[in-house]
Amino acid sequence: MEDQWQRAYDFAVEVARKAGEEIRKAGEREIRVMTKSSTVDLVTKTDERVEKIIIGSLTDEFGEGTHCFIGEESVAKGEPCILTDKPTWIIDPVDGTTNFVHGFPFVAVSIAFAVNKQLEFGVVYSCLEDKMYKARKGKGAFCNDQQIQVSDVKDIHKSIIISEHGTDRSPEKVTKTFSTMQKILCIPVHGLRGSGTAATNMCLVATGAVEAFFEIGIHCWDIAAGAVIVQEAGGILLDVDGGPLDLMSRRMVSANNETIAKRIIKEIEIFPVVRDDAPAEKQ
Ligand SMILES: O=P(O)(O)O[C@H]1[C@H](O)[C@@H](O)[C@H](O)[C@H](O)[C@@H]1O
Ligand SMILES: [Mg+2]
Repeated sequence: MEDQWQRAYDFAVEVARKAGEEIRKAGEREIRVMTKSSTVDLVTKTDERVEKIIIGSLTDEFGEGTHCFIGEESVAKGEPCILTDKPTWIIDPVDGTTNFVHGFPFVAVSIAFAVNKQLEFGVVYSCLEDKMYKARKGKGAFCNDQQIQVSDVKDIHKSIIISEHGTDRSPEKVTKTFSTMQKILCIPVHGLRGSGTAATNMCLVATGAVEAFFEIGIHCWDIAAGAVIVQEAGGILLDVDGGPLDLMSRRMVSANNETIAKRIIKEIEIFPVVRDDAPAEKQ
């Protein structure tokens, strides 16, 4: 029983690499852009194709009906986004679709695996940088097979913090997001950054390049794999109100330690978002 999910973990790394190769090749061709929830929520045929490749490969390997899937593009097409106790893959085929469309060089494949609603492992392949991040519960976090560790900075004044603007441009949300960023910048911190992909941002926390990444409006597929990687690199995950992280709540703070996380949380102006697992009529 001990290493029950090792084969799945190893296979997830293989699949993420294959998906990343597809994304790299697709980036060399003309990209046809479509939109989803808003005119700035972009999607491409590559997002859809790569998700099919990932789910197809996992189904071929583990058998039809044995595992469940929550994939960004399947959910966009009406599949449920409910985490049950069954073995479940949580997939973002192209995290950083806007970056992909514009040739901004941070695009990641994010694959996580949960059993009994607990994350067992996560794989994030930052495919344009060729960096394979992975972590399995209790076994440490790695980037290209080198173990990684969060930064030991406790003084917020010596930190770099990441946040993103997301794809919801409603005035309340934009005002609160910018107000939060202004307050954090003026603490002051060393800098504010953003790579355009939540999965990569979390890996930057895990490697110690930044102290924290927070966002309201992300989805479970953006953060599930990164959550294992941050935790296994010695970091911490919280809700933006300081409570425990709820994968479906669309709110998250990931940080190198509790001191930094709590200091950031003091400044976050929370705005409402619809949960990932809310019934369809509320979406
Ligand atoms: O939609 P994709 O998968 O590209 O991912 C999202 C990013 O991960 C967010 O951090 C970011 O803020 C955006 O919401 C972006 O859409
Ligand atoms: Mg994403």
